[in-house]
Amino acid sequence: MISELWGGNILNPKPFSSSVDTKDDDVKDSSVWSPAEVAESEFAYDADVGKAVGFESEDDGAESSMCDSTVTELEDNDSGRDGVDSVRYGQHEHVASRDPVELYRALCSVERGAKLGHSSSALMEVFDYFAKSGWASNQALAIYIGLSFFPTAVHKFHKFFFKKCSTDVANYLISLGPCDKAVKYLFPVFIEYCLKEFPDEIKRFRSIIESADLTKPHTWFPFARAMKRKIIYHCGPTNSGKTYNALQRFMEAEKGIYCSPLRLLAMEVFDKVNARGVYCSLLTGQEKKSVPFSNHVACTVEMVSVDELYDVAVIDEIQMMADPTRGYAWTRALLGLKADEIHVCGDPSVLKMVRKICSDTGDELIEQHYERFKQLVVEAKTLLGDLKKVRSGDCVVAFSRREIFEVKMAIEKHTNHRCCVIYGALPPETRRQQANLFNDQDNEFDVLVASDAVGMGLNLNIRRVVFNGLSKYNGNKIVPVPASQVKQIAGRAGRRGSRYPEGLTTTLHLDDLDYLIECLKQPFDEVKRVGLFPFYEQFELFAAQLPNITFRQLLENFGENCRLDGSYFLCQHDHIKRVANMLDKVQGLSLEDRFNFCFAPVNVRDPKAMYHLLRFASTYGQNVPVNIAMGMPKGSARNDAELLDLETRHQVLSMYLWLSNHFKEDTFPYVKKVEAMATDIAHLLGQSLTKANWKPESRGQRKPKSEQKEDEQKEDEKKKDGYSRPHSLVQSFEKKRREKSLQHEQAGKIAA
Ligand SMILES: Nc1ncnc2c1ncn2[C@@H]1O[C@H](COP(=O)(O)OP(=O)(O)OP(=O)(O)O)[C@@H](O)[C@H]1O
Ligand SMILES: [Mg+2]
Repeated sequence: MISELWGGNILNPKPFSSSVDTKDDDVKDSSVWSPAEVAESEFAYDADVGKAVGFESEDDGAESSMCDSTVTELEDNDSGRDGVDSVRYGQHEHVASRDPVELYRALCSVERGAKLGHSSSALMEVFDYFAKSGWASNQALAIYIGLSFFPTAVHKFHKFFFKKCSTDVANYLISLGPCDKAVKYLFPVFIEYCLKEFPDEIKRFRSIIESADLTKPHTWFPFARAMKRKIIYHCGPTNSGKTYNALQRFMEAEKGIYCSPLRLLAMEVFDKVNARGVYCSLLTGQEKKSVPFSNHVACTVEMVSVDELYDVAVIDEIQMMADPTRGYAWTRALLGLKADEIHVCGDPSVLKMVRKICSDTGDELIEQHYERFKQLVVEAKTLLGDLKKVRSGDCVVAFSRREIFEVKMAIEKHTNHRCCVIYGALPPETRRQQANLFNDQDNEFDVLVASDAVGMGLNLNIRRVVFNGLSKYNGNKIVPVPASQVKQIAGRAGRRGSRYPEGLTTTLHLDDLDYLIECLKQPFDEVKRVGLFPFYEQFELFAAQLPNITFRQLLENFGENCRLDGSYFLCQHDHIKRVANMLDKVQGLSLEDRFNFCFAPVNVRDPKAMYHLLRFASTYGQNVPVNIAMGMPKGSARNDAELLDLETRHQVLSMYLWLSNHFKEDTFPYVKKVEAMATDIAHLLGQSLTKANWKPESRGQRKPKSEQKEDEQKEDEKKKDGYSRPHSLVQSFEKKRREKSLQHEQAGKIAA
């Protein structure tokens, strides 16, 4: 990232102009040639062929230069090759030690430099190397030569240099060849050249940079800075009472706000707090439930107001500050909340960062450390690959929708257990319905199959967490699940106050057990940087510097040019760029409209959802009330395609509700209707899941019916012998096992 490379240099570009450390005395030294002398010299030392070669001089060598005479003198002394070498050495030493400012001035004052003849190609290589130098392009940022302008600047510098350069300087560079030393020699001269030749470009780029300045984020919230805030860090592992204790203070306060990482958790707190008689409203991107007379609000962290004053604020799962995509929302809440007392709850990974932020903001920090109520116990025997060993109260964790359904099907087919499911694409209402179904003892649904969506803060009646696997697709490739996440998920087992206060965890397969134990033993990684993203106002300022480019290009430019302190990173925004790209051609949207549309919750990999977002934006752009234009399905899903369809429909409705909360009310007027549809679909999804016993499909990758049939036949063949492992895992585990047995075989052979 640019910020890292820049360090503090941008504020102090001076070192570059003096990077060749030359004393004043040296400049006055008579052995250093004057610009005129440099210009007039005709001889060069060809490093490649090891002899002095003559450059073609315009003046035909009529005026003897100091260089000439030096060479002549040495040659006259009959010093032979040694003499030539020492001349070269002497010349190079002089050239190498020249002050770059003085050298630049010398180049400028020359009418016409030496003709380079065939040496120009060697010099050209040096300049090519310079143009490609990442070091040079990054250091040039310090004087506001942007990365995109750098090649042009080098090209012009190269032309200037070739026109003006003297033989000795050319020789010196050629003797160095295309290398870092040559780059470092040229760089300060290049800087002098840029400062003189490109003042407008530098000014322009400087304005861009300054408007993309995300350094010192603690200064962005002057009101919060004017307050004497007390930050209480509830620091500890899962199930240690962090949120519970923070919520006690929240409920006691006159006015309080609870910031949740998930809609579902915000709803849980909303319910809990109201049930205790403390009036509390709910605010998420999609829903606003205003409870009359309430002074408390449970919200999702993205929705937190940094304008309102509160007595007590709670920021739950504070370690999410380091989340690559959403981290900025936690950082903003911590820096900007106007609350006398802020309770942050989380694991110890961001403790040092919070300490640093508090020292920057001047807030008082109180640390409260917690231990887990009951230690989590690892069951070493595992399920030995057999899902028939699943027991009541188990939560089997799988990391893809496909695996979740495969596991559910396998359990329901081979045991008497019934499974509830929780995964990210389900609406919070459905997740809650499934969680309640699982928590409730008076039904047959006693096993939960869930994705990592179950991992944060939720209180479920889980006896044992069984990891179906410990690797997942990260959007690019299959990677091991990070230890911190494994801990979070395993920590769902055995919650205080639940039916199973003593938690167990294990893996489906023996091969995964070591990794599980390793993850649980590992101390929390210390986070070095937390996320930031510009507010609309910051982005608007930046956009004003680049008036003629599209919104997506603006986002890209911002990413390239923004400056950050070493403790922060710019949150990933590829999904925002995808939406921006799609909306580029939509007419009638202001910059702010585009900014808001790009933050709408949409699965960018779902073409149907993207289509609806495009339609919403186009209608909005025409200044026409946006309708939902979507029918309701007749009943619950009968197969996975219908289930996927229900999921997408709910996401579209949810997106509409989100937009209605982020744009003027009259532009999205069908909120009531959409809310009712969303409730119905969440209900249908719940119904569908309880009876789901079909094979899962990938979104948008439905195979033709003939292929599906073939696959089904193959599966049936495999299953004739009884239980078969979930399809998506078979290959990887079989491969691992084969490798292991091969190793054993080889070891056996060697021993024999
Ligand atoms: N002092 C207490 N008295 C009664 N119940 C408590 C107490 N402290 C915590 N609990 C209960 O223990 C369970 C776990 O507590 P809590 O949710 O605060 O844990 P946590 O440390 O925030 O865990 P996580 O990191 O998973 O969010 C909750 O059901 C909570 O209500
Ligand atoms: Mg908690």
